[in-house]
Amino acid sequence: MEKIDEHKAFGGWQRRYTHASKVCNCDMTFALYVPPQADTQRVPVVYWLSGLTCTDENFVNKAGAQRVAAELGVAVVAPDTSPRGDDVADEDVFDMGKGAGFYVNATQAPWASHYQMYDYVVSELPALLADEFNTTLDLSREAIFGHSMGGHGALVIGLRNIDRFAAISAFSPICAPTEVPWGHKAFPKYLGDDRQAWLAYDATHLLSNADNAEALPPIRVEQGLADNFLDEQLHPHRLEEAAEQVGADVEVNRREGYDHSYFFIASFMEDHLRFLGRHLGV
Ligand SMILES: N[C@@H](CCC(=O)N[C@@H](CSC=O)C(=O)NCC(=O)O)C(=O)O
Repeated sequence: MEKIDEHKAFGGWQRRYTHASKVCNCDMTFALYVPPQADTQRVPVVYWLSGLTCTDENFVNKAGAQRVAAELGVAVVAPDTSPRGDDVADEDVFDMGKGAGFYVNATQAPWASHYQMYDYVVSELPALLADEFNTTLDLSREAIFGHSMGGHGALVIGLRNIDRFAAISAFSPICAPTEVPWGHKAFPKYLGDDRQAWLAYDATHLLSNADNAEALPPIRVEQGLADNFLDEQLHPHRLEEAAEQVGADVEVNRREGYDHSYFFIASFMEDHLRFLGRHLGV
């Protein structure tokens, strides 16, 4: 692993690393904010999953998370949104291929050889963090959040690993990808035509099939009402319906006038970090 950038921020450090990923079969880059508390104690870890077209850098530069992360004493890890490199399959569109990994393990050619983002986020990256930052990060205390495609990723990963994540939150998530155009475009290509395979990556389906709602992590969703993707792609009402069906703790906050951008994310970043932090015990 190689450190490729660092900046002191709010008493901690915003850093960027690259490493060889076995599961994605390419070099991967991630960002890590380490709060000042990590000088003297191990701190909990929050994962941020970004949306379509993003790298690890959008969140770091636009979300304004560092001040509150420093105050609370949580580390924030922001991975890239897809495998990268000249031999990685791609399409000349913003919602498929590089920058659009959808946090799935692809099973179909030509995608499967690199697009293993679910395993990368759930297993390989945390294991690397545990190895490399054993004295600063406490990987027994984790939470996850994200935006849009990354909100979908956070919900799916959190709901499939309920013993791992203390809480889940999402900005403008794709709540039911098997029912909307972004999922209908990406899932057949990554996962094939069998819709059963898609359901493992659909937060609404996972939630509505949860057998013990009390064991689920609490979920908070923020949704702007001036978001141009809301009606066609995001469908927060489907997540609410599933939550009601099983009695899960899901709060959806609809915000008048806010759009899909990082201006919206930055406006509610503090609230989400405090929500996740509260469930992490900080
Ligand atoms: N270029 C696209 C829109 C791309 C876009 O809005 N990406 C969002 C995430 S959308 C869902 O995953 C984003 O976070 N962009 C990066 C940023 O820094 O704003 C189009 O033309 O529609």
